Amino acid sequence: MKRKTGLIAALDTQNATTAQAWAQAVAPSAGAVKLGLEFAYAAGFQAVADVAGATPLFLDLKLHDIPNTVAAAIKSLSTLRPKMLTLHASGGLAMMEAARKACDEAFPADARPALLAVTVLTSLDDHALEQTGVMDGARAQVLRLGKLGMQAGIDGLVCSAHELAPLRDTLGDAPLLVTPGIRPAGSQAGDQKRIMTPRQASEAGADWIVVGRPITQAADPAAAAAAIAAELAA
Ligand SMILES: O=c1ccn([C@@H]2O[C@H](COP(=O)(O)O)[C@@H](O)[C@H]2O)c(=O)[nH]1
Repeated sequence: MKRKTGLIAALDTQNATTAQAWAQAVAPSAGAVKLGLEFAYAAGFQAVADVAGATPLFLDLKLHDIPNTVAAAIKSLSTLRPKMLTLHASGGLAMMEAARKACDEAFPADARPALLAVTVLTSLDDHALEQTGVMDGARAQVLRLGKLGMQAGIDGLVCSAHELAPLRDTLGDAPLLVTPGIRPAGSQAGDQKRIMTPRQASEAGADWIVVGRPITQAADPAAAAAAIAAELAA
């Protein structure tokens, strides 16, 4: 059965007015907005809360530090009430366990964000991974880190759409699988290496796709987001 896949719009900008305009443009089509390092560092966390407003917030801070620091950071940002929150799986089992515990302690049970572990960035191909010492390719590394995330009690994973099928085969239906590196047919890959179209990602088993520049750099961001949502619904 085809999985229902939602659209998360990545609002990558330093400007709060621009982010607000994009948030309004994508509102009819996107199930959540993603605000991350660029926006939070430039505009601050009050602006993150203001731009998200009532729209579910994917807070993509990709936490990666020692367990104590990551746990404390999660407690610090709990007032933002994100729907999803990211950390790097390569921070290790103890770090992910500490993050999970911090979420349980810092958020009310009915408002705990889904904790998502970033496995292998979608901008990395096998050659780039070899340069970091990972010699058996993105798929093997994603599976390895995905299993570690599940062991730590993480809710889901960020991966490319290329790893969705092996992850579903290995981990089943339960983990939330979120895929950036999405490019509608004919759009520029830019720095993304492991890419798929919205439809391909949905058919491969994504719960959510994350799309940034194909929407925000389009002449009409609202129309670009609507076209992607229509492709997912088809
Ligand atoms: O592996 C990852 C993890 C996160 N991202 C983020 O998703 C968006 C993608 O933006 P595009 O403009 O559609 O390329 C961006 O905010 C990244 O920080 C990712 O691309 N890959």
